[in-house]
Amino acid sequence: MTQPLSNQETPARAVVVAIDGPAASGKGTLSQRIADAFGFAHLDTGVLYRAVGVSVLRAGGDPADNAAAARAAYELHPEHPILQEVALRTDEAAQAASKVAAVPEVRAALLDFQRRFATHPPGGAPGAVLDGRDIGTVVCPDAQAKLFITASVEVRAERRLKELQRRGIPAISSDVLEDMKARDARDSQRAVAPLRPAADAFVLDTSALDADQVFSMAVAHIGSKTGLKPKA
Ligand SMILES: Nc1ncnc2c1ncn2[C@@H]1O[C@H](COP(=O)(O)OP(=O)(O)O)[C@@H](O)[C@H]1O
Ligand SMILES: Nc1ccn([C@@H]2O[C@H](COP(=O)(O)OP(=O)(O)O)[C@@H](O)[C@H]2O)c(=O)n1
Repeated sequence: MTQPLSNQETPARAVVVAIDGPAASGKGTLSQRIADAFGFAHLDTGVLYRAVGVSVLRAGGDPADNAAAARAAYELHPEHPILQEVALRTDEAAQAASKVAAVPEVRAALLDFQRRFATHPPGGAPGAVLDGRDIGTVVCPDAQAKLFITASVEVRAERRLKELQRRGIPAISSDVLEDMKARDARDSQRAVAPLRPAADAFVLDTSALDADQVFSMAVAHIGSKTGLKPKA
C-alpha cells in the first residue's frame, strides 16, 4: 500500500490507542466512540484486509494465493474507492480478508500506512485509535493504551447477524456462526501476527456488557494510562 497523502504533521508525539479483538466483539463501535470523545482520528484496519481480499476475488483470484494477495495489497492506496464500498461488509469479504491476512507480504505492505496513521494522525489530530488484530502486538507495540475486546463466539455471531440484517445484507444465522469460528481459528493460528492480546493489554469480555458500559470502562482505562479525559 502506498503512503497516505499529505497528512498535516503533528508537532507533539500523538497518543495512540490500540484496540484489538476477534470478529464482532465491538472493536469498531468502541474505537469510533473513543475517537469522537478524545478528538482522535480512527482507523479500522480490518477494512484494509477486506479490500485486499475483495480485490483478489474480483480479479478472479484465490485469496489464499500469496502472489495474488500481495499484488492486491501493493496496489491498494488510502484514496481507493473500494475502501468505501458496502461490499466489504459481507461475510464473503470477511473470509477473503482473513485468508489474505495470513500472507506475510500482505501484512508487510499494509504496515507502513497503519504506522504512519498512528504517528501522524490525519487532520493534525492529537491522537489516533487503531482497531484490528495486531495493533497492540505488532503495528503499535508502544501504544499508550491497549485494549483487547472480546466476547463469546455465540454472542459475537448474534451481533454480526443483526448488523448484517440492519444493513440489508442477506445472512443465515448458522452460517454466520460457522464462518466466525473458521475466521477465529485462522486469525489465531496463523504464523504471522496472530490474534492475541498484548502482554500489557486491558482484556475486556463484553459478552454481558452493552456498548455504553464498554465505553465507560475503556475511558477509565485510557485515562489511567494517559491522564486524558474525554472532551465535555
Ligand atoms: N457491547 C455491545 N453490546 C451489544 N452489541 C454491540 C456491542 N458492541 C458492539 N455491538 C454491535 O455489534 C456489532 C459488531 O460490532 P463492531 O463494533 O462492528 O465489532 P467489530 O469491529 O469488533 O467487528 C455492531 O452491530 C455493533 O452495533
Ligand atoms: N489488524 C488486522 C485487522 C484485520 N485483520 C484480518 O481481517 C479480517 C477482517 O477484519 P475486520 O476487523 O474487518 O473483521 P470484523 O472484526 O469486523 O469481523 C480479520 O478476520 C483478520 O483476518 C488482520 O489480520 N489484522
